[in-house]
Amino acid sequence: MRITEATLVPLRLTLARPLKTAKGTYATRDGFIVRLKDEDGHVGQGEAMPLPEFGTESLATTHQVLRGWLDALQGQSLDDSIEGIEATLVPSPSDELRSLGVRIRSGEVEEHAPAAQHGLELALLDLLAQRKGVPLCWLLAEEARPEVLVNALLGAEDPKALAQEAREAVAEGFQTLKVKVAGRPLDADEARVKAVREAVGPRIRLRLDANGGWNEPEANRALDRLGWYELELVEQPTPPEDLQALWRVQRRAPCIIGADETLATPAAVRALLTMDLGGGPVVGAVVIKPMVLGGLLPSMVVALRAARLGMHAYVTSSIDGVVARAGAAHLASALPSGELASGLAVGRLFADEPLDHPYRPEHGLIRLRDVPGLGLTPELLGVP
Ligand SMILES: O=C(O)CCC(=O)c1ccccc1C(=O)O
Ligand SMILES: [Mg+2]
Repeated sequence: MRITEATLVPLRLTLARPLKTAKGTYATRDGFIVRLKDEDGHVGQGEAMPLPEFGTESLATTHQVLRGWLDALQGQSLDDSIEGIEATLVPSPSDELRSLGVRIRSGEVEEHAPAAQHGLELALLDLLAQRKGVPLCWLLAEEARPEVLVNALLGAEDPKALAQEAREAVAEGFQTLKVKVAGRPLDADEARVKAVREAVGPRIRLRLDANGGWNEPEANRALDRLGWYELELVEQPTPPEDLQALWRVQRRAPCIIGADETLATPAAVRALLTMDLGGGPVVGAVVIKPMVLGGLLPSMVVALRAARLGMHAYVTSSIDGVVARAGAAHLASALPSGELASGLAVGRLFADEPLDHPYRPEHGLIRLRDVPGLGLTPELLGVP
């Protein structure tokens, strides 16, 4: 494929109401749409929506890095294959790969820029899938599933309001609910979790996310108390850096522990996937955030290694836009197991989400259509 036009369009997302996590509160999100045109007139789209608190580069770095890469790509040709995309994106490709890609790095010190990498990779994958006339997920796995289960993310603070939100989500068809915990007294969190469980009954899956907000004794106390309410899993109960604490918490926890913020750096991902503390993997699940891991292809590698070690893997967005969530949905459909719901139902948190787009969850799942690439047009997204 020859890239005849490579453009960067700023994208600002506004949350309908600020989203509170133990890490901080988000009111807006800023990033870019990467748009690549090929010689046949196909347009591939990607999204770079950095979240520095989770290990990505800053917005300024995303901009600077992508600007350089897109300038280098303009007018160049790469092989019509996953290898061509890898050869272009990987910092130092092997000799046999190198000839398939385009050199986009100037050779000076390489920035860690996973959001920029995600944006360019997704645009290239979208373009490649369109050229081959297949849905993007087909590039990732032959056995991709057409449907992706998703969880509702509940946002209310007050137990009564939270219970009402839970009932509404279940009425819409969600079978998995996620509640943010920590950063408040355990009594308050227990009242919230209890209210949700009582509102939806025993069969709905309930997952919690502490965003690293408890220390180890607090996490153990919290799991002792909250485990009573039949939890599917708890994301990142303890601070991200301490793998041994996560391992210990998992050993006595009444449910799966998911490592999320722990995957913020390549070194930590390696440690998580190689460390042998005895008695199986460090934790029961890894949370795959493509924006943090630098794209769908690196995400696939992490998920497959995790699966080989006996860990679950599920995909979540980083509160990003439709294009990134579309890519994440294709990734989720290509993972070895689709049992655990993906965190991709965040569109309703935004004030400016396009009203009708093909990645809106219905009845608790996203259905992937049999159309080439991501199947998203710029018009549909309302970007110039
Ligand atoms: O999982 C979901 O439903 C949404 C994703 C989510 O909660 C999230 C969004 C932005 C930053 C961090 C997280 C997180 O899972 O910790
Ligand atoms: Mg999380």
